[in-house]
Amino acid sequence: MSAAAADRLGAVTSGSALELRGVTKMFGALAAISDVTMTVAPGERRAVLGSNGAGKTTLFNCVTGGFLPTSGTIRLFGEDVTGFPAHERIRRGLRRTYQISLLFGGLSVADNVYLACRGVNRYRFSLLRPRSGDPLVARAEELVEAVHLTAARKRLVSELSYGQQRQLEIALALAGAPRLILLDEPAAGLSPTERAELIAILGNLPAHIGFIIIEHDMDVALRVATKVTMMHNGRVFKEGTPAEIEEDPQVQELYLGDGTHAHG
Ligand SMILES: Nc1ncnc2c1ncn2[C@@H]1O[C@H](COP(=O)(O)OP(=O)(O)OP(=O)(O)O)[C@@H](O)[C@H]1O
Repeated sequence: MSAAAADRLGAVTSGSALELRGVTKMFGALAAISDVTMTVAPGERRAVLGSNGAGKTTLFNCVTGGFLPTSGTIRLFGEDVTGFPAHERIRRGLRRTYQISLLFGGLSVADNVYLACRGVNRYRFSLLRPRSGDPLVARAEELVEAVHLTAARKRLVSELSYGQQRQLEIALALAGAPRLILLDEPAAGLSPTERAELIAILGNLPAHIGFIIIEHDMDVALRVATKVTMMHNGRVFKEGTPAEIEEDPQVQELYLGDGTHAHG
């Protein structure tokens, strides 16, 4: 490729929030993900689906900096971050939620969110009380509202329902100035009512904040995503709109047709 062509390509791709090119991660002889290429636009809502062991979590870990890929490149908002540690990616607006809760059980909802706001504003998890007029208090209130927890704002995390705790985790991921959030199975273990709440919360996130959601619950994934990446055996198997993925005969055969594949 000529330098001019490479420049043009760079100009096109630098508009993406996330770009993976040929990303492979080996564990010994096992390729957990293999030659994964995908591009996520700013503000896009992408679902990554696939049966157990398809490579979804490994993909997340490569994007967040938990794992260094064996080969391939990862660009975040146009910048090559392949070798960057996790905190450098967080500085660039990347966040993630985990399947395991990282909340402070002995603190209130409001305090958890306030500390997350403080944490990304230099005082990492400082336990100082908020001062009056602190703008982060107002910001924390907004985030509590965005995840539908205003009525529970004074309650201790340990007193919240499981679904409320998951909602709070989304508020923590929204602290600071996120531009892309990786959501690791946020609907796992939720009741139907809590799932509906989650769908509403994700649907109402500010348009400039994109997310990638790993989800075993197809209903949630296909309702919140505008585009779907289907993985199989560590590779990208299919990409399309939720409707295209749902109607694809190969996807149906591989994944949707067999309910046992849809639950991890
Ligand atoms: N740290 C590791 N060491 C060795 N093998 C691993 C490691 N992490 C993942 N694997 C393997 O890589 C493959 C992909 O795993 P991964 O957890 O990424 O899949 P997944 O799609 O997230 O699955 P699930 O839906 O069950 O969470 C699996 O075969 C898994 O056993």
